[in-house]
Amino acid sequence: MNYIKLALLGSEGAGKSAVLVRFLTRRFIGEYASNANSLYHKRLSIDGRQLNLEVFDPCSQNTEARCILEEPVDWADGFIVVYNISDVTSFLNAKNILRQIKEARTDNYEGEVEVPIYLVGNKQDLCHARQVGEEEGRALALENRCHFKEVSAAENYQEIANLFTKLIRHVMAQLKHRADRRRYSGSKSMAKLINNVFGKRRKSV
Ligand SMILES: Nc1nc2c(ncn2[C@@H]2O[C@H](COP(=O)(O)OP(=O)(O)OP(=O)(O)O)[C@@H](O)[C@H]2O)c(=O)[nH]1
Repeated sequence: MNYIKLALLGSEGAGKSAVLVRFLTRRFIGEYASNANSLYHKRLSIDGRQLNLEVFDPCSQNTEARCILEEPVDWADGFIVVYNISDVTSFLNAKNILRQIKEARTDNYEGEVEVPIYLVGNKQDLCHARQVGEEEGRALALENRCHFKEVSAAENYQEIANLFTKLIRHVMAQLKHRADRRRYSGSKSMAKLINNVFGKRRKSV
């Protein structure tokens, strides 16, 4: 069984819970309790593999909002950063969140650690009140090497399901890559050890 942990981040009211609830239940509920952090669990199957998905939806209305990134940024295997296309402040905040994720996930010794991220411009149904162009969203995603999609949690299930699936696939590939690297460096150091011990002996025979 694969365990995948995702975190949704974004400004208050950007629609994080709406996006997540759409994915989990296929429904748009409209109003969501938003005074507590929530951790959702879902079992699903992708490409024939059973997955245990955990999604962290932090509350951004209390004081914890200020340290919103501290916990999920280390905990999560992948991120969905949500902004509201009719609210430019939420877009600037998303930009800030992407920068913070990068800073937190950069290993000082080994360089940047690639972490799968989806930048999501929500409330596409409010395009008459649009304050952020689709191209601006795409450019920000490109700059930060993440996926990008504009969606409407209010109107569309399929696009949201697709983006979760794509992100989960990317996370699975990333986790496998990291495990392979660990295994490879483990076997390399074992080979070195064997060589150190037996290599020297062989010389003296
Ligand atoms: N028109 C429209 N409204 C939406 C959409 N998604 C969410 N909303 C509305 O936006 C408001 C905020 O949505 P939430 O999902 O609670 O936003 P959030 O980011 O989880 O907010 P916090 O929990 O306060 O951080 C609610 O009134 C939703 O009904 C959308 O796609 N279109």
